[in-house]
Amino acid sequence: MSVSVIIPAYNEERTITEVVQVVNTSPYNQDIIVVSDGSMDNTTTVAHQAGAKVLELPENIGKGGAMKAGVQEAKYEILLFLDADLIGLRKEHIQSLVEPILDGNAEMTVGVFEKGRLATDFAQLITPYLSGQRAVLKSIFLNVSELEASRYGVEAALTQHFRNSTSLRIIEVLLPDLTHLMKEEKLGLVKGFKERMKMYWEIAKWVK
Ligand SMILES: O=c1ccn([C@@H]2O[C@H](COP(=O)(O)OP(=O)(O)O)[C@@H](O)[C@H]2O)c(=O)[nH]1
Ligand SMILES: O=C(O)[C@@H](COP(=O)(O)O)O[C@H]1O[C@H](CO)[C@@H](O)[C@H](O)[C@H]1O
Repeated sequence: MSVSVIIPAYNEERTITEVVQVVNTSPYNQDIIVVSDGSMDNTTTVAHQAGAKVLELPENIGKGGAMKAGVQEAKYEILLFLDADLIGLRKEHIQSLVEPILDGNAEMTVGVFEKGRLATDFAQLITPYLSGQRAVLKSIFLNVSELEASRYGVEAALTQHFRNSTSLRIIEVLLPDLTHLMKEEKLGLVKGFKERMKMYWEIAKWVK
């Protein structure tokens, strides 16, 4: 039962330690790879101190490219992607995401926040296919075209890849009491909102 955990992180020094520490408590044989996507803060140092292997990209290439770079270092066939800004992660969340893949019941799981915070629950209720929490088989992930170009469109591109195939199965799993920091909380209202609009634009290009 081996899992490669990939955590793309762009300036996430506030939250990355807790995420890595919780992943460390999960029952799998795992390699934990934090991909610091051109971070300008101490993400690399704190992730390393928390016990992750850190891949430090010299400049920011966007989430899709960061995930692919992490996958290229991954040892195992089952991949678990987690965002670096999660608040309230527990090992049970990790198990809920990984078990359906281990049991052969799906080729990808998508985690949906529940009872975390109203705003983040609501976002995932209406667009569960955007969630950054997911487990997937490496061979399938690497078949998705234009991962590098996708940036925040990566989850939409992945989901689309599954929808285009009759043989690939997705299972949605609920992740109780989990939330994440919203862009406005990380960057302030104005910059956060601008980044949100940019993200929606990047996603829109991959929703077909
Ligand atoms: O250029 C980027 C933008 C984001 N991220 C990471 O991707 C995850 C999801 O991004 P973000 O938190 O901005 O998305 P939100 O949850 O606000 O939609 C986080 O771990 C980010 O640090 C990244 O690696 N590169
Ligand atoms: O759920 C959403 O609408 C967005 C934005 O979340 P917030 O409004 O910042 O809580 O969050 C996700 O979307 C991105 C694109 O798919 C993912 O990369 C993030 O991991 C995910 O949190």
